[in-house]
This record gives sequence, structure tokens and C-alpha cells, in this order.
Amino acid sequence: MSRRLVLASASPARLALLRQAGLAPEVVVSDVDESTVTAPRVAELVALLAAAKASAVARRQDDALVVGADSLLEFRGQAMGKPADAQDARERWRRMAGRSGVLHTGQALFDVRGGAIEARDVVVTSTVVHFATPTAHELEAYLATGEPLAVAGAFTLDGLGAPFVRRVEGDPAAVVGLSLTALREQLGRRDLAITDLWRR
Ligand SMILES: Nc1nc2c(ncn2[C@@H]2O[C@H](COP(=O)(O)OP(=O)(O)OP(=O)(O)O)[C@@H](O)[C@H]2O)c(=O)[nH]1
Repeated sequence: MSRRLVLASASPARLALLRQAGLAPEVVVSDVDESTVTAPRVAELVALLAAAKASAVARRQDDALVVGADSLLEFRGQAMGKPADAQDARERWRRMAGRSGVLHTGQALFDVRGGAIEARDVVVTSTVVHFATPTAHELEAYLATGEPLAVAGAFTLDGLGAPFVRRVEGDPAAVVGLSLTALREQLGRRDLAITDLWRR
């Protein structure tokens, strides 16, 4: 039996991931103010933020599977989201170059039936990302594209930033924005097969 899938995210990357996996989610962006959520550890913070986003949207649904997510780069003990501006992104890259960080993605699946949230399933997928060392020329060119300003950690694995990531240890999809294998397991815990959600 197919169910209505709602993506509680403005992330174009998350929508693309789900569509490329054969799913056709509706997008309902949450209005969560992320600055109001805190946690002592980065992995806990992305879990709380993902759940907050999913909850804010699930409360407005009658019957849906609602997916919320949040990604942060943990680098030298700091949680790094999107850079504040180009200078912030430049300074981050100067510190990240040649080193590694951990990209934590929290994702929450809320199962709503009859207007009631029947289940909440939150998982965090953490992926070690090893950065290359862009030259000053490359870094300035990358910053000028604006891409690093729109993404957590100021890098992408699947975009213009790809040449500056040497390798990852873990789930690449989770770095982009959602772990599809974790989503399959979350659906399984609701006795749902991800293949049953493939668009007709
Ligand atoms: N394409 C791509 N996007 C990335 C990558 N790493 C992080 N991002 C994006 O960076 C953004 C992280 O910010 P979030 O606060 O989690 O999400 P958002 O884009 O603000 O959207 P919401 O879910 O509505 O909060 C997400 O859109 C991620 O998809 C990557 O390697 N590739």
C-alpha cells in the first residue's frame, strides 16, 4: 500500500536524492528556527533539528510519512553549518584543507495517521570526509560560484566542490543530505518497503 511522502526540507539536494531513488515527495518546508535548538554534541544536535523540522510539518498533516533532516560538519570539535559569508567560507577552507571532518546528518521519519503522529524514528548517519588542498586560485574560483555558502560545511560531494573531497568513509548520500539506506530501514520499522513508495 503506498503512502503519501512529505519532505520537510527546502534542500534541493535532499529532494533530488529522493527523486533519483524513485520517490515523489511533496515538499513542505518547516518554519523551525534552528538557532533555538542546542545540544552538547553535534550528532545530538542534528537529531534534534531533524526531529523538530519533521514535527513542525507532521503536526499539519492528516496522513503522511514526513521526513525531516539536518546536516552539520563537525570539525575540530565545532559544529559548522552554512558559512556566514565568503570570508567565513575562505577561513574554513584554509583550516579544513588537507584535514578531515565528520559530516553528521540527522533524519527523522514521522508516521502520521488520522491526524495523529503514530511513530517517530530518528537516526544519525556520520561520515568522515577527507578534504583535499585547493590552491588559492581554485579556492577563490570555488568561493566565487557561491555554492559553498549554501551548504553545511562549505563543501559539496556531488557539485563543484567534488574535486576538493579526496574520499569519504561512510554513506555518501548522507553527506549530500539524506541516507537512503537509513530511510529504507526507517520505513522497514514501520513495515513499509521503500519500493512500495516508488512513484507510479
Ligand atoms: N548538494 C549537496 N548539498 C549538501 C552537501 N553537504 C551539505 N549539503 C546541503 O547543505 C544543507 C545543510 O543545511 P540544513 O540546515 O541541513 O538544510 P537546509 O538546506 O537549510 O534545508 P532545511 O532542511 O529546510 O533546513 C542541506 O541543503 C544539504 O543538502 C553536499 O555534499 N552536496
